[in-house]
Amino acid sequence: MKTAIVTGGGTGIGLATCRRFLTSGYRVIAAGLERDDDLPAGIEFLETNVTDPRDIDRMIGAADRIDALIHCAGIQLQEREWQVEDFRKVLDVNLTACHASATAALDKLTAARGNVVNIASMWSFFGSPKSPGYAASKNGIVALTRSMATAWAPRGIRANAVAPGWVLTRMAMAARSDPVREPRITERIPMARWAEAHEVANVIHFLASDEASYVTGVVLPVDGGYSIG
Ligand SMILES: NC(=O)c1ccc[n+]([C@@H]2O[C@H](COP(=O)([O-])OP(=O)(O)OC[C@H]3O[C@@H](n4cnc5c(N)ncnc54)[C@H](O)[C@@H]3O)[C@@H](O)[C@H]2O)c1
Ligand SMILES: O=C(O)C(=O)C[C@H](O)[C@H](O)CO
Repeated sequence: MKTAIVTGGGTGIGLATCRRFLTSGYRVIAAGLERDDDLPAGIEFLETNVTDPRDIDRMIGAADRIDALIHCAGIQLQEREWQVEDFRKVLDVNLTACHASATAALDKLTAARGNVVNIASMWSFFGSPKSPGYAASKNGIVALTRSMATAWAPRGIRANAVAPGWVLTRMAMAARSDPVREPRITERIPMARWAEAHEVANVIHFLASDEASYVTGVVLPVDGGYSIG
């Protein structure tokens, strides 16, 4: 049975991604720190800290085969990221853990001719005065995804990323519920609305599917035009 592992799969975009792969008949492993109460029964939740190498080994060991590995785990600590310890924490979860889980999965990905989808961001293209670690990690995801794509193409592995804009999950809730920021943000989005998590999940699923069999190394914005508006 085709298998997808989704880090950060218990909430938000990760959970929507798990639901999407479940619909396609995959075995789905959601590996993360937290899970929503309404996690569908078909999704296997594995408590996992992606910064802990033993947890990464356990996560990869839980799958007989890996057809899709999606790195959705992410944190943002805002201005605290100007402190080096918090900068490191953000890089560790958002970027280094992406490298760690994909390299640990390499043999299983190769055997299944599987693929990797990483989660970039609008902050992959912009700097962020308020969140320097987050922006650095998401800029880094672009380079890491392209490196994976070029290094692993001979193994039959594709590696791509999505770059979501403003998505209605708890990560963006502080901005969403700020009466000053929210209208300014929405006004800047050409499509004039925020994304639902499933709209990002659909694109992740597309990139991981055979429909995208000749696509590798791309960073696909899913942002209602925010990055080009
Ligand atoms: N919401 C947005 O507007 C938006 C926009 C662009 C990109 N993103 C990215 O999408 C991804 C998912 O975020 P979300 O919006 O669904 O928010 P979210 O907070 O619901 O999801 C983040 C997930 O990461 C998990 N996580 C955090 N630290 C972890 C660790 N050490 N080990 C394992 N899991 C860990 C959390 O438990 C949570 O399930 C993140 O990479 C985020 O940067 C979000
Ligand atoms: O990565 C993004 O594009 C985000 O929207 C993440 C956060 O929600 C945003 O930076 C909140 O300030």
